[in-house]
Amino acid sequence: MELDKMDENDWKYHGEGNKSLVVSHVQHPRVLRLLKYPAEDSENPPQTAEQAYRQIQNIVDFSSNVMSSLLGEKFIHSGEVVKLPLEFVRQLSIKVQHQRPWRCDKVMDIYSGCALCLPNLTSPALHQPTHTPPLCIEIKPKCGFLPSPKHVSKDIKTKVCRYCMHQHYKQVANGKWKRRSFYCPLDLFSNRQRMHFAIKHLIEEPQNNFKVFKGGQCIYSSKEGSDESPDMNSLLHHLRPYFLHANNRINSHVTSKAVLNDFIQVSRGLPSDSVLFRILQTQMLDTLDIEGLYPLYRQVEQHLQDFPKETRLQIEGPYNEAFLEKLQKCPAEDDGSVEYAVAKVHQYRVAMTAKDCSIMVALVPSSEEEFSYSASILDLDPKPFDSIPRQLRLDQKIVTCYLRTGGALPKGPVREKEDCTLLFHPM
Ligand SMILES: O=P(O)(O)O[C@@H]1[C@@H](OP(=O)(O)O)[C@H](OP(=O)(O)O)[C@H](O)[C@H](OP(=O)(O)O)[C@H]1OP(=O)(O)O
Ligand SMILES: Nc1ncnc2c1ncn2[C@@H]1O[C@H](COP(=O)(O)OP(=O)(O)OP(=O)(O)O)[C@@H](O)[C@H]1O
Repeated sequence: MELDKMDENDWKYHGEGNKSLVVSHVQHPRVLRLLKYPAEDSENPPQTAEQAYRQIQNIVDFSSNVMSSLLGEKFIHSGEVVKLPLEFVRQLSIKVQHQRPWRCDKVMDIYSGCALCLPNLTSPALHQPTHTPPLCIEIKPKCGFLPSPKHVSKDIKTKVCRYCMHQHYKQVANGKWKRRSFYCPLDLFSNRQRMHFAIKHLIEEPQNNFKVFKGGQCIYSSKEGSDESPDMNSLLHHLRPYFLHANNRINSHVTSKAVLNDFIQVSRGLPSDSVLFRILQTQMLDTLDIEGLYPLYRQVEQHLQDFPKETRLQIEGPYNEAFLEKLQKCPAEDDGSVEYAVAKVHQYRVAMTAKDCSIMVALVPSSEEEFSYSASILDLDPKPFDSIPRQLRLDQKIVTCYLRTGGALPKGPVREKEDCTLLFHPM
């Protein structure tokens, strides 16, 4: 990429989350991920260009030195920080502003000129110039295990997973999504039958957990706050050419049900013993639950107040091998030392990242009924140390809301048995 010849017309809006906006190159398989700030800070950026550069470099270091070692190098693309011409960034921001479908309460950072340059995972390199472009499925799986009863104050946390309880809170308390998702992460991280069940539910109500891209374009996703369901017919229309050989035909026509079924079954190729397994293992570094971790967070916080110049503990980085070693060599028992507390906090933060990352599975048609696969993991940013108190408050709100409503929502269907430990589901 020639940084002195950047032209906003070569880039288009690709997507965004809570803290970054992504644009893709119209010809080359790469994206730029730019920081976002609350709109009220747009005139007055909350950090300097040097701090923004450091923040993005921290993301690269955390991904390449810490997460990559825990999740497996082959799934990770950490990218590199780039310093872009400010005029290009300003023009780009104007260009993409009217293409942004949602989340406009935040604006793109136009002051630092810093961005993260990454391969475009929705236009995989293994794409052969065939007639059928690659399909990419993005899944944000969230937390796939239940906490141990030893550390939690409410028994319900050992039966209903955080995602399923959070669904109630999102609808009852903040109306973020209009319909309930019946997806359960414990299904996805389970046997094949439950995995298919999970994907079926993700298709029915994707929220921010499921997207489908075709040839680099997003063809299926939810829109936050919208009353409308995503267009399943349009998805089927896009998928049909990939599943012409589906089993269930009526007068040689492949039924919609068969297309959808084959699409769900494609998940047999999700390398559950590798990418999902590695994510789950990393999530499980949260051994104490937020309730058990919080006193250790307070211990570290107190230590930092007593020794404000202390950098040895690497609370906000640098995210290097020494950081990784600290969390991997955590003593088995709490010996009361600040080293133990810090190691548990580091483990918890790494687990938080693994609970919030996404998987991109690229499916490239290779022959009539076969696909070749590649899986990548994205959004591996470090979670700030001071987000831990917010985690505790959110956990309490979610559990209280769930217990208050008795697991039932004011409207809409109720799952027969609200227990995430249920092992088999009727398809
Ligand atoms: O706390 P959670 O589980 O709601 O996760 C947040 C996500 O919400 P959701 O997946 O919709 O429930 C949230 O996603 P959305 O903004 O809801 O799409 C973010 O990923 C947030 O991370 P960050 O603050 O941007 O680093 C996430 O916050 P962290 O908890 O990872 O800090
Ligand atoms: N390397 C990539 N290739 C293709 N698409 C990408 C890439 N990185 C991000 N995206 C797309 O952009 C979207 C937003 O990116 P990302 O999840 O990193 O944002 P975020 O603000 O960190 O999200 P969150 O809300 O989880 O904090 C992703 O959901 C994905 O669809």
